[in-house]
Amino acid sequence: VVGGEVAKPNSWPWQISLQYRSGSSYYHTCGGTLIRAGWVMTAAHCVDTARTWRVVLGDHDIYNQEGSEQFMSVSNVYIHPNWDANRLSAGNDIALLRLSSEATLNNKVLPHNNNCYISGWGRTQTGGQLSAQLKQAYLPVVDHNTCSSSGWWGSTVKTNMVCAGGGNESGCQGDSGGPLNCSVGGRWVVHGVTSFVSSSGCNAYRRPTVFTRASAFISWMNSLVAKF
Ligand SMILES: C[C@H](NC(=O)[C@H](CCCC[NH3+])NC(=O)C(F)(F)F)C(=O)Nc1ccc(C(F)(F)F)cc1
Repeated sequence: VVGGEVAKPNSWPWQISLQYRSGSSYYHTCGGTLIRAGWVMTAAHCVDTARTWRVVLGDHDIYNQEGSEQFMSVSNVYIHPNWDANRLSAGNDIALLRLSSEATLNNKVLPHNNNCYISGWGRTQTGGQLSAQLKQAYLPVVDHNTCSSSGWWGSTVKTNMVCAGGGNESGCQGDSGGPLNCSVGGRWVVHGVTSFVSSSGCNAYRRPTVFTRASAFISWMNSLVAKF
């Protein structure tokens, strides 16, 4: 996350760290959202390579054990059937991970809203390092008409995406897959899955952070979650 501040520990309890194994260690690569006891929602581009994954719940500092962490292994990866790694702008950048055992949490995904925060351990500036501690930044939603206009993202942004930010604050590499947390009627809902930023810089002018619009994929997610 570029800008914003370090989050209060565990204030985004559905935020997970998706980590891959290399040798005898695990490394943070993406965020995600715990949407059911045994299911995590993340970005397809995070998991379209064959790796050994683990999901860390209740984390704050990804480099230190604070006692609140739960380390879960992943039994299945379900990438959206229309995801194409060579066509990021086509969208469908969403995947579900089935955990090998169940955790406990609840949260919801709902329609459009404005008062949103991105959370994640991603780079704290373009080309910078991951954040050790979970960060958050206020990213107001940019309506589709503005976000898809010339001078902004143009036709790269589709209606099954959500734009948020566009100022000095943004997501950045390592925030992928994590949630766009929006306050609706006094409750937090996960409105988006962090998908992409401009290749010319994370907080580029008039290139808001782009999220997969979770509400556009509810039926696909329900069809999977209900089946297993
Ligand atoms: C460096 C920048 N990285 C990103 O945006 C990566 C996703 C990369 C997926 C492909 N490996 N996502 C992030 O950094 C995220 F944390 F913000 F989500 C990028 O590639 N941006 C980008 C590339 C292509 C397009 C476009 F669709 F227009 F072709 C738009 C943005």
